[in-house]
Amino acid sequence: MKKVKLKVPATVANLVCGFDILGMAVHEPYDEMEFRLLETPEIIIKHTDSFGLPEEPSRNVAGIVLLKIQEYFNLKNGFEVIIHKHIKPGSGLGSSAASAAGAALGANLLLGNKLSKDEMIHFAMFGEELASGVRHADNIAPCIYGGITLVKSTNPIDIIPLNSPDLFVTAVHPQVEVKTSDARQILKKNITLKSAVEQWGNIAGLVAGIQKNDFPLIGRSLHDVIIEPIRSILIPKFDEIKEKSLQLGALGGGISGSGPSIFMLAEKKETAEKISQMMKSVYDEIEIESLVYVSKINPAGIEIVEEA
Ligand SMILES: Nc1ncnc2c1ncn2[C@@H]1O[C@H](COP(=O)(O)OP(=O)(O)O)[C@@H](O)[C@H]1O
Ligand SMILES: N[C@@H](CCOP(=O)(O)O)C(=O)O
Repeated sequence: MKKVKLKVPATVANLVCGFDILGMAVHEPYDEMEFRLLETPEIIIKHTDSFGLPEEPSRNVAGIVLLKIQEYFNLKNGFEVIIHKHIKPGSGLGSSAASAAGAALGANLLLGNKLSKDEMIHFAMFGEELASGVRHADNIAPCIYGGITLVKSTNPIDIIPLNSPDLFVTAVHPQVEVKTSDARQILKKNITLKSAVEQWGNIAGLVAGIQKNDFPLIGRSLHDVIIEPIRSILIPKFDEIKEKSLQLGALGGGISGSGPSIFMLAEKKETAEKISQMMKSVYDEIEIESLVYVSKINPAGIEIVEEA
């Protein structure tokens, strides 16, 4: 194979209470990535979007992953990647993870499937390290595995793919940028035993709810007493959007990844659409532009669109 085109989905990391360990792939938005195996050892990154991301391989999330794979296999070949990015960087919708996971899968396909899923995650984490300073896998794992994943450990890599409940996901991205690296620096380094116990209960309840398709249990477990109280301060109208979404029938939700996007889960499309209208009008009222997505949990993760 010489060429491959991928559709790489956005991801919602943390799922409210599972900081750095839970994440899910959604259908919208997504990036497109086109890969070509080169006879020469260069890594060429081209962006067709207007986000102004660096194209120098060592400064681009996709580029660093390809450099690490090239080094590991001692390759004489290089790669050309054309990235059509639709997931805005700094959105909290896994923009950096999409490029990192897409690069790992694209290279693996061109090299004849030499890497396992967990090895791809290992390489993709170099991309997350470049973007946020930390090798977290909660966005990458659902891209590679699809659906909802639990990162039991990153060293050694131990990923547990979970069930994909048939739920709608509404996400709003207010146009204020929150870099993951900044949103991590404001977090407290220590937590009390009381809040840890509360959080463990929520995480365990959420995983049980996901596995049993128990939607009320999912709703009761979508609470975060550790991260949300700190990060939500950076997100305009966070409390209002959460409260109004619950009134409209959302099961629950919260900050998507490190923010500023907010996501909500709902059983019915009608509810998800009402929530999306409400989210848009809350931001219109305060003259903050916003992008709203009504989507579903994506059980497949990255999709191969074309191979040649
Ligand atoms: N291919 C890429 N895609 C997205 N972000 C990239 C890419 N290459 C480098 N970056 C950098 O990564 C950071 C965005 O990552 P992050 O803050 O984690 O956003 P998100 O929450 O959307 O993933 C920005 O500083 C951006 O310049
Ligand atoms: N667990 C990470 C997830 C970051 O997700 P992103 O979509 O904002 O990159 C964190 O919460 O910092």
